[in-house]
Amino acid sequence: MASIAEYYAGKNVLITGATGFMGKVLVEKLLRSCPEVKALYLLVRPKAGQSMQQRVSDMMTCKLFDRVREDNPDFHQKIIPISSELTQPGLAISPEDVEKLTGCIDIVFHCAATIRFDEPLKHALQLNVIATQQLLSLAKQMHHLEAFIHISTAYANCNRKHIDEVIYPPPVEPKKLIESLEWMDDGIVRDITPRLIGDRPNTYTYTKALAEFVVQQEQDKLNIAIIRPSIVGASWQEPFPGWIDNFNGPSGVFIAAGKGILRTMRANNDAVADLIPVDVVINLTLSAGWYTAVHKPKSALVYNCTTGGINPFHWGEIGRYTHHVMSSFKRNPLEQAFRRPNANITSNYLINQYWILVSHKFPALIYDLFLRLSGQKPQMMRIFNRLHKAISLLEYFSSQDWEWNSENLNMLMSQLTPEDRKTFNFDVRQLNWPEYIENYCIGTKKYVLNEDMSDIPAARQHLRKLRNIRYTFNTLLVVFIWRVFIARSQMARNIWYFVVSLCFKFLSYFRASSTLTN
Ligand SMILES: CCCCCCCCCCCCCCCCCCCC(=O)SCCNC(=O)CCNC(=O)[C@H](O)C(C)(C)COP(=O)(O)OP(=O)(O)OC[C@H]1O[C@@H](n2cnc3c(N)ncnc32)[C@H](O)[C@@H]1OP(=O)(O)O
Ligand SMILES: NC(=O)C1=CN([C@@H]2O[C@H](COP(=O)(O)OP(=O)(O)OC[C@H]3O[C@@H](n4cnc5c(N)ncnc54)[C@H](OP(=O)(O)O)[C@@H]3O)[C@@H](O)[C@H]2O)C=CC1
Repeated sequence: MASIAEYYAGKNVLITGATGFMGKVLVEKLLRSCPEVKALYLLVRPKAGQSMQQRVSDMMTCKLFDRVREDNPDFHQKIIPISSELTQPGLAISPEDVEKLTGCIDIVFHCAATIRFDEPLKHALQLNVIATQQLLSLAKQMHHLEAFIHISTAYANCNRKHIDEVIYPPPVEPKKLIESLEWMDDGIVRDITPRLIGDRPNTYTYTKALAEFVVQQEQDKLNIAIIRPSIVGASWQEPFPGWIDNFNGPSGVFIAAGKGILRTMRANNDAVADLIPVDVVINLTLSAGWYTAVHKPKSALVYNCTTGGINPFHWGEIGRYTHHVMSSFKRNPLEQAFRRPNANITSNYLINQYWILVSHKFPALIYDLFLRLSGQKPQMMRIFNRLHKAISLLEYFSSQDWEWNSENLNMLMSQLTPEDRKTFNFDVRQLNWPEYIENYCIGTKKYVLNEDMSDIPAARQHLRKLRNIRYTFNTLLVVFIWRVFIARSQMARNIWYFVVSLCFKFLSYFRASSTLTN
């Protein structure tokens, strides 16, 4: 049987979401580990004043592609951007491009989605469900299609505690929902959204569940696999450790903590923190593509791509690793930190609220006062309000526990040759969490914030300055409180005079004894 790289040799691959975090890693890995792949067709939209060609060219100059560039400087010739806006009818693909794609595509990877937790339902439905339906229609017209791989999320069914590798009945028939929302204005949809999403926390997980159902509907006509990653983090090994390019999920939390802004967060100590490195997800995705095309399973196979059941890491353990995160950021500080990094995780709501007041809101007020007095615009309170909004959306996932079955993932691993198991490694048993978290922190500094490692001495100097400011501030605070206190209480004054006179006595005693010995 063909190895994975042999299977992809000569194949035309269609990818949506290629400009996104996971899409980029998928493109890179395909080019690097399957060098004989014929062409990658990327559905891309113009954005922020940049044409789709410009966006794809920029993407290929990114550091992520360094290894591919070394192996094959002409790799860009294999990349064919296709203009597409997924929220438009027919995905806004020109008739010529439709003809080209239906004639040549062998395998589709559907990564595009809105992953925002606060996305209005109509837009989330449009992109995550309707666009998926339209892509499936296009896929059905493809003459040589061998596999359709859909990227979902392990949290699509987060209203359940135990999640098997099956597609659960959808919360509502997608067709009915689409028809009903069509005539409603945005205000009505906003009002009924909480009722519709029910026991799911946001429109993202809700629409991803609907999308799975929509994909399953086509399982008789297409060879389908669904990949369900949990919380996707920086790369573990490939193309180099710690690669990450966004603020989503843990990355934003690490950065906010490293900048000394985030000092407290709520998480359930006993719950699994189900992070999964992006390279693991992509290796599994490519392997599933190969398996689906070669073995053509009778129905859509779901692969839960998680770490909790295999190599668990708990939020409670983060106490240890928080030190790890913090010590990593003390060794390799982020530039222009607001305060020295020092963050705590607690499962207690009231304790968390207390620290929010003392460690977030109070320093923000003082800093904004300082900005106002020095004629600048206050900004810290605004930053904290946004941080609190983001954290409150994440806390649903850090405060609960889920259990995912991974039988299909294990079956797939057993189907791989020893060589493929190394090249497309998705075995997380070897993942060393402290080392991974350390590389993750460094990755956020280097690749998300684009900070230069050579500026670390200046960043350390800045942290020392912050420490001195803190010591001075604390000393002044103690003196101030004490002064207020002794001004009001006779007993405090008596204690104060007693302590001061004791100090003087000791001082004169030591002075006298040192004069005698001389
Ligand atoms: C205290 C202890 C420290 C120890 C570490 C402990 C780690 C705990 C980690 C806990 C994490 C739990 C994570 C659970 C995640 C569950 C994942 C479910 C899995 C999935 O299937 S999907 C993928 C996950 N999706 C997301 O993560 C998206 C979530 N984000 C959003 O929905 C929105 O971004 C959000 C939070 C609503 C905020 O929206 P908004 O205020 O409108 O801001 P923008 O996103 O538009 O960003 C504007 C602008 O700011 C930049 N940005 C964002 N975050 C930060 C940041 N932290 N610091 C600096 N800058 C930030 C962002 O890039 C934008 O910049 P532009 O230039 O692009 O405008
Ligand atoms: N990141 C995570 O933690 C997890 C992600 N997933 C799933 O993985 C997949 C990829 O996620 P990730 O890479 O993190 O997400 P990103 O937000 O980084 O990427 C989303 C991609 O979708 C594209 N896209 C969005 N809207 C449109 C549109 N209207 N037309 C064309 N393209 C569009 C984006 O293109 P553009 O650059 O033009 O905006 C981008 O390429 C998603 O399906 C997500 O649900 C699952 C579990 C966890």
